[in-house]
Amino acid sequence: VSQDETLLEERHLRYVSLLGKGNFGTVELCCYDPMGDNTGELVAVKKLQPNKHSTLEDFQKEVKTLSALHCDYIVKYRGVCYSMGRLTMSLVMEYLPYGSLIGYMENHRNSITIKRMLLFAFQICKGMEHLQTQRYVHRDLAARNILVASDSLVKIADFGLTKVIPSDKEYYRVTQPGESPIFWYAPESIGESRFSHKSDIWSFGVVLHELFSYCDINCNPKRLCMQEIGPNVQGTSISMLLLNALKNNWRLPVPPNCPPKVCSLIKQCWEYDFKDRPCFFILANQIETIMQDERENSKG
Ligand SMILES: C[C@H](Nc1nc(-c2c[nH]c3ncc(Cl)cc23)ncc1F)C(=O)NCC(F)(F)F
Repeated sequence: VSQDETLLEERHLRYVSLLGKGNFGTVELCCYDPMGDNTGELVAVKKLQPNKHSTLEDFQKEVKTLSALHCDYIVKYRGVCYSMGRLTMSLVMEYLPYGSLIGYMENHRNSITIKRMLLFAFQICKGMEHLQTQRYVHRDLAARNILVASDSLVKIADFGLTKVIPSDKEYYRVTQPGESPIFWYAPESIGESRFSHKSDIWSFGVVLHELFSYCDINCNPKRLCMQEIGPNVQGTSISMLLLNALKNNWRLPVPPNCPPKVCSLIKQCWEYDFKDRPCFFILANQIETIMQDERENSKG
Protein backbone atom coordinates (compact mmCIF):
# COMPACT_ATOMS: atom_id res chain seq x y z
CA VAL A 1 0.00 0.00 0.00
CA SER A 2 1.42 3.38 -0.99
CA GLN A 3 2.56 5.59 1.92
CA ASP A 4 1.87 8.65 -0.25
CA GLU A 5 -1.27 10.00 1.41
CA THR A 6 -2.10 12.07 -1.65
CA LEU A 7 -2.64 8.92 -3.71
CA LEU A 8 -6.30 8.22 -2.91
CA GLU A 9 -8.02 4.90 -3.59
CA GLU A 10 -11.09 5.02 -5.79
CA ARG A 11 -12.90 2.41 -3.68
CA HIS A 12 -12.99 4.86 -0.71
CA LEU A 13 -14.40 7.69 -2.85
CA ARG A 14 -18.23 7.70 -2.60
CA TYR A 15 -20.26 9.86 -5.06
CA VAL A 16 -22.68 12.33 -3.41
CA SER A 17 -23.71 14.84 -6.08
CA LEU A 18 -22.61 16.80 -9.16
CA LEU A 19 -21.17 20.24 -8.32
CA GLY A 20 -20.64 21.57 -11.82
CA LYS A 21 -19.16 21.17 -15.29
CA GLY A 22 -16.21 22.92 -16.92
CA ASN A 23 -14.54 22.66 -20.32
CA PHE A 24 -12.39 19.78 -18.98
CA GLY A 25 -14.92 17.39 -17.36
CA THR A 26 -17.01 17.56 -14.22
CA VAL A 27 -16.53 18.32 -10.52
CA GLU A 28 -18.41 16.01 -8.15
CA LEU A 29 -19.07 16.19 -4.43
CA CYS A 30 -17.80 12.94 -2.90
CA CYS A 31 -17.14 11.54 0.53
CA TYR A 32 -13.61 10.12 0.98
CA ASP A 33 -14.17 7.47 3.63
CA PRO A 34 -11.16 5.10 3.93
CA MET A 35 -12.41 3.73 7.28
CA GLY A 36 -15.71 2.82 5.67
CA ASP A 37 -17.56 4.06 8.77
CA ASN A 38 -18.92 7.38 7.41
CA THR A 39 -16.28 9.37 9.31
CA GLY A 40 -14.79 10.45 5.99
CA GLU A 41 -14.50 14.03 4.71
CA LEU A 42 -16.45 15.71 1.93
CA VAL A 43 -14.20 16.42 -1.06
CA ALA A 44 -14.58 18.02 -4.50
CA VAL A 45 -13.43 15.60 -7.21
CA LYS A 46 -12.52 16.99 -10.62
CA LYS A 47 -12.77 14.13 -13.11
CA LEU A 48 -10.75 14.54 -16.25
CA GLN A 49 -12.40 13.45 -19.48
CA PRO A 50 -9.58 13.88 -22.05
CA ASN A 51 -11.16 15.77 -24.97
CA LYS A 52 -10.22 18.31 -27.66
CA HIS A 53 -10.00 21.03 -24.96
CA SER A 54 -7.95 19.32 -22.30
CA THR A 55 -5.46 16.50 -22.42
CA LEU A 56 -4.00 14.27 -19.74
CA GLU A 57 -0.91 16.52 -19.86
CA ASP A 58 -3.03 19.62 -19.09
CA PHE A 59 -4.57 17.75 -16.18
CA GLN A 60 -1.21 16.66 -14.78
CA LYS A 61 -0.05 20.28 -14.99
CA GLU A 62 -3.13 21.38 -13.01
CA VAL A 63 -2.36 18.75 -10.35
CA LYS A 64 1.27 19.91 -10.21
CA THR A 65 0.17 23.55 -9.87
CA LEU A 66 -2.40 22.98 -7.12
CA SER A 67 -0.19 20.61 -5.11
CA ALA A 68 2.56 23.27 -5.09
CA LEU A 69 0.31 26.04 -3.72
CA HIS A 70 -0.04 26.32 0.08
CA CYS A 71 -2.04 29.40 1.01
CA ASP A 72 -5.13 30.11 3.15
CA TYR A 73 -6.69 31.85 0.15
CA ILE A 74 -6.23 29.05 -2.38
CA VAL A 75 -8.40 25.92 -2.48
CA LYS A 76 -6.54 23.02 -0.83
CA TYR A 77 -5.26 20.03 -2.77
CA ARG A 78 -6.16 16.68 -1.21
CA GLY A 79 -4.70 14.25 -3.76
CA VAL A 80 -5.21 12.34 -6.98
CA CYS A 81 -7.15 9.20 -7.70
CA TYR A 82 -6.44 6.94 -10.68
CA SER A 83 -9.23 4.68 -11.83
CA MET A 84 -7.60 1.79 -13.69
CA GLY A 85 -10.98 0.41 -14.73
CA ARG A 86 -12.22 3.48 -16.47
CA LEU A 87 -8.74 4.87 -17.29
CA THR A 88 -9.76 8.19 -15.72
CA MET A 89 -7.79 10.43 -13.40
CA SER A 90 -9.31 12.62 -10.71
CA LEU A 91 -8.02 15.69 -8.88
CA VAL A 92 -9.31 15.68 -5.28
CA MET A 93 -9.67 19.01 -3.46
CA GLU A 94 -11.23 20.28 -0.23
CA TYR A 95 -14.95 20.95 -0.55
CA LEU A 96 -16.05 24.51 0.18
CA PRO A 97 -19.66 24.34 1.36
CA TYR A 98 -20.76 27.85 0.35
CA GLY A 99 -19.96 27.27 -3.33
CA SER A 100 -18.93 29.91 -5.86
CA LEU A 101 -18.78 33.63 -5.07
CA ILE A 102 -21.41 34.37 -7.75
CA GLY A 103 -24.12 32.31 -6.04
CA TYR A 104 -23.07 33.57 -2.59
CA MET A 105 -23.27 37.25 -3.55
CA GLU A 106 -26.69 36.74 -5.15
CA ASN A 107 -28.00 34.93 -2.06
CA HIS A 108 -26.51 37.41 0.45
CA ARG A 109 -27.07 40.64 -1.50
CA ASN A 110 -29.01 42.29 1.34
CA SER A 111 -26.81 41.13 4.20
CA ILE A 112 -23.25 41.54 2.89
CA THR A 113 -21.48 44.77 3.93
CA ILE A 114 -18.90 46.88 2.05
CA LYS A 115 -16.43 45.89 4.79
CA ARG A 116 -17.04 42.17 4.07
CA MET A 117 -16.61 42.72 0.31
CA LEU A 118 -13.32 44.52 1.00
CA LEU A 119 -12.21 41.56 3.16
CA PHE A 120 -12.99 39.16 0.27
CA ALA A 121 -11.11 41.45 -2.16
CA PHE A 122 -8.13 41.50 0.24
CA GLN A 123 -8.10 37.68 0.49
CA ILE A 124 -8.27 37.18 -3.29
CA CYS A 125 -5.43 39.72 -3.63
CA LYS A 126 -3.29 37.85 -1.06
CA GLY A 127 -3.99 34.56 -2.84
CA MET A 128 -2.88 36.12 -6.14
CA GLU A 129 0.20 37.58 -4.41
CA HIS A 130 1.11 34.02 -3.33
CA LEU A 131 0.60 32.79 -6.90
CA GLN A 132 2.95 35.51 -8.11
CA THR A 133 5.69 34.45 -5.66
CA GLN A 134 5.56 31.01 -7.33
CA ARG A 135 5.71 32.63 -10.83
CA TYR A 136 2.23 31.34 -11.69
CA VAL A 137 -0.21 33.31 -13.88
CA HIS A 138 -3.83 32.24 -13.22
CA ARG A 139 -5.27 33.43 -16.60
CA ASP A 140 -8.87 32.75 -15.53
CA LEU A 141 -9.38 34.97 -12.48
CA ALA A 142 -13.12 35.66 -12.31
CA ALA A 143 -15.83 35.61 -9.61
CA ARG A 144 -17.02 32.24 -11.02
CA ASN A 145 -13.62 30.81 -10.00
CA ILE A 146 -13.67 32.11 -6.44
CA LEU A 147 -15.08 29.76 -3.78
CA VAL A 148 -16.62 30.73 -0.45
CA ALA A 149 -15.37 28.74 2.57
CA SER A 150 -17.37 30.71 5.18
CA ASP A 151 -19.02 34.11 5.70
CA SER A 152 -15.52 35.54 6.19
CA LEU A 153 -13.24 33.47 3.94
CA VAL A 154 -12.98 33.07 0.17
CA LYS A 155 -10.43 31.09 -1.86
CA ILE A 156 -9.15 31.11 -5.43
CA ALA A 157 -9.87 27.88 -7.36
CA ASP A 158 -9.78 26.39 -10.86
CA PHE A 159 -6.12 26.38 -11.98
CA GLY A 160 -6.94 24.72 -15.30
CA LEU A 161 -5.51 27.61 -17.37
CA THR A 162 -2.67 28.50 -14.96
CA LYS A 163 0.83 28.74 -16.49
CA VAL A 164 4.32 29.14 -15.04
CA ILE A 165 6.23 32.19 -16.31
CA PRO A 166 9.62 31.06 -17.69
CA SER A 167 12.48 32.35 -15.48
CA ASP A 168 14.01 34.36 -18.36
CA LYS A 169 10.76 36.19 -19.26
CA GLU A 170 8.06 38.14 -17.49
CA TYR A 171 5.13 36.93 -19.56
CA TYR A 172 3.66 33.77 -21.08
CA ARG A 173 2.46 33.68 -24.68
CA VAL A 174 -0.37 31.25 -25.34
CA THR A 175 -0.62 29.47 -28.69
CA GLN A 176 -4.02 27.77 -28.46
CA PRO A 177 -6.52 30.41 -27.14
CA GLY A 178 -9.34 27.83 -26.78
CA GLU A 179 -12.48 29.02 -24.95
CA SER A 180 -11.12 32.40 -23.92
CA PRO A 181 -12.97 34.45 -21.27
CA ILE A 182 -12.00 37.64 -23.21
CA PHE A 183 -14.33 39.86 -21.13
CA TRP A 184 -11.94 39.32 -18.19
CA TYR A 185 -8.82 39.68 -20.41
CA ALA A 186 -6.32 42.55 -20.48
CA PRO A 187 -5.85 44.25 -23.89
CA GLU A 188 -2.44 42.59 -24.47
CA SER A 189 -4.01 39.18 -23.75
CA ILE A 190 -6.81 39.81 -26.27
CA GLY A 191 -4.51 41.26 -28.92
CA GLU A 192 -1.27 39.27 -28.49
CA SER A 193 -2.22 36.28 -26.26
CA ARG A 194 0.29 37.74 -23.79
CA PHE A 195 -0.27 36.78 -20.14
CA SER A 196 1.60 38.05 -17.10
CA HIS A 197 1.04 38.99 -13.46
CA LYS A 198 -0.09 42.36 -14.85
CA SER A 199 -2.79 40.72 -16.97
CA ASP A 200 -3.96 38.86 -13.83
CA ILE A 201 -4.17 42.35 -12.23
CA TRP A 202 -6.56 43.45 -15.00
CA SER A 203 -8.74 40.38 -14.32
CA PHE A 204 -8.59 41.18 -10.58
CA GLY A 205 -10.06 44.60 -11.47
CA VAL A 206 -12.93 42.80 -13.24
CA VAL A 207 -13.41 40.60 -10.12
CA LEU A 208 -13.64 43.81 -8.01
CA HIS A 209 -16.28 45.04 -10.49
CA GLU A 210 -18.24 41.78 -10.10
CA LEU A 211 -17.88 41.83 -6.30
CA PHE A 212 -19.09 45.43 -5.91
CA SER A 213 -21.90 44.72 -8.39
CA TYR A 214 -23.03 41.85 -6.09
CA CYS A 215 -22.33 39.59 -9.10
CA ASP A 216 -25.61 40.91 -10.47
CA ILE A 217 -26.38 39.22 -13.81
CA ASN A 218 -27.41 42.64 -15.23
CA CYS A 219 -23.90 44.00 -14.59
CA ASN A 220 -22.15 40.83 -15.83
CA PRO A 221 -18.93 41.86 -17.68
CA LYS A 222 -19.87 39.83 -20.79
CA ARG A 223 -23.33 41.45 -20.99
CA LEU A 224 -21.97 45.00 -20.49
CA CYS A 225 -19.18 44.49 -23.07
CA MET A 226 -21.61 43.05 -25.65
CA GLN A 227 -23.95 46.00 -25.12
CA GLU A 228 -21.04 48.37 -25.82
CA ILE A 229 -19.67 46.64 -28.93
CA GLY A 230 -23.10 45.96 -30.41
CA PRO A 231 -25.27 42.89 -29.74
CA ASN A 232 -25.38 41.65 -33.35
CA VAL A 233 -21.73 40.71 -33.88
CA GLN A 234 -20.19 37.24 -33.76
CA GLY A 235 -16.89 35.35 -34.15
CA THR A 236 -13.36 36.77 -33.90
CA SER A 237 -14.63 40.32 -34.57
CA ILE A 238 -15.91 40.42 -30.95
CA SER A 239 -12.35 40.43 -29.58
CA MET A 240 -11.19 43.03 -32.11
CA LEU A 241 -14.20 45.29 -31.38
CA LEU A 242 -13.62 44.91 -27.62
CA LEU A 243 -9.90 45.66 -28.03
CA ASN A 244 -10.74 48.83 -30.04
CA ALA A 245 -13.21 49.95 -27.39
CA LEU A 246 -10.52 49.48 -24.71
CA LYS A 247 -7.98 51.32 -26.90
CA ASN A 248 -10.47 54.22 -27.12
CA ASN A 249 -10.52 54.25 -23.31
CA TRP A 250 -13.94 52.63 -22.88
CA ARG A 251 -14.15 50.59 -19.65
CA LEU A 252 -16.88 48.64 -17.85
CA PRO A 253 -19.10 51.21 -16.08
CA VAL A 254 -18.19 51.33 -12.37
CA PRO A 255 -20.77 49.52 -10.20
CA PRO A 256 -23.59 51.66 -8.74
CA ASN A 257 -22.80 52.81 -5.12
CA CYS A 258 -19.20 51.62 -5.49
CA PRO A 259 -17.05 53.43 -2.86
CA PRO A 260 -14.85 56.06 -4.64
CA LYS A 261 -11.61 54.52 -3.27
CA VAL A 262 -12.59 51.12 -4.72
CA CYS A 263 -13.41 52.79 -8.05
CA SER A 264 -9.89 54.21 -8.17
CA LEU A 265 -8.42 50.75 -7.38
CA ILE A 266 -10.42 49.28 -10.27
CA LYS A 267 -9.25 52.06 -12.62
CA GLN A 268 -5.59 51.40 -11.70
CA CYS A 269 -6.05 47.70 -12.57
CA TRP A 270 -7.49 48.73 -15.96
CA GLU A 271 -4.60 50.93 -17.12
CA TYR A 272 -4.14 50.14 -20.83
CA ASP A 273 -0.34 49.86 -20.54
CA PHE A 274 0.42 46.88 -18.25
CA LYS A 275 3.49 48.73 -16.89
CA ASP A 276 1.15 51.33 -15.34
CA ARG A 277 -0.87 48.74 -13.40
CA PRO A 278 -0.11 48.13 -9.68
CA CYS A 279 1.15 44.76 -8.38
CA PHE A 280 -0.85 42.53 -5.99
CA PHE A 281 1.39 43.49 -3.07
CA ILE A 282 0.60 47.21 -3.54
CA LEU A 283 -3.10 46.49 -4.08
CA ALA A 284 -3.29 44.43 -0.86
CA ASN A 285 -1.88 47.39 1.09
CA GLN A 286 -4.32 49.80 -0.57
CA ILE A 287 -7.29 47.51 0.22
CA GLU A 288 -6.11 47.18 3.84
CA THR A 289 -6.00 50.99 4.12
CA ILE A 290 -9.52 51.32 2.72
CA MET A 291 -10.72 48.66 5.21
CA GLN A 292 -9.24 50.67 8.10
CA ASP A 293 -10.85 53.90 6.80
CA GLU A 294 -14.17 52.00 6.52
CA ARG A 295 -13.75 50.93 10.17
CA GLU A 296 -13.17 54.58 11.22
CA ASN A 297 -16.16 55.82 9.23
CA SER A 298 -18.53 53.13 10.51
CA LYS A 299 -17.45 54.00 14.12
CA GLY A 300 -17.82 57.70 13.36
C1 LIG B 1 -16.68 22.94 -12.15
C2 LIG B 1 -16.88 23.35 -10.70
N1 LIG B 1 -18.14 24.04 -10.62
C3 LIG B 1 -18.74 24.26 -9.39
N2 LIG B 1 -18.11 24.01 -8.22
C4 LIG B 1 -18.80 24.25 -7.04
C5 LIG B 1 -18.17 23.99 -5.76
C6 LIG B 1 -18.82 24.15 -4.55
N3 LIG B 1 -17.95 23.85 -3.54
C7 LIG B 1 -16.76 23.52 -4.08
N4 LIG B 1 -15.63 23.17 -3.45
C8 LIG B 1 -14.55 22.90 -4.19
C9 LIG B 1 -14.58 22.97 -5.58
CL1 LIG B 1 -13.14 22.61 -6.48
C10 LIG B 1 -15.74 23.32 -6.26
C11 LIG B 1 -16.85 23.60 -5.48
N5 LIG B 1 -20.05 24.76 -7.02
C12 LIG B 1 -20.67 25.02 -8.18
C13 LIG B 1 -20.03 24.78 -9.38
F1 LIG B 1 -20.65 25.01 -10.55
C14 LIG B 1 -15.70 24.22 -10.31
O1 LIG B 1 -14.64 23.72 -10.00
N6 LIG B 1 -15.90 25.54 -10.42
C15 LIG B 1 -14.74 26.44 -10.31
C16 LIG B 1 -14.56 26.85 -8.86
F2 LIG B 1 -14.23 25.79 -8.09
F3 LIG B 1 -13.60 27.77 -8.80
F4 LIG B 1 -15.73 27.37 -8.42
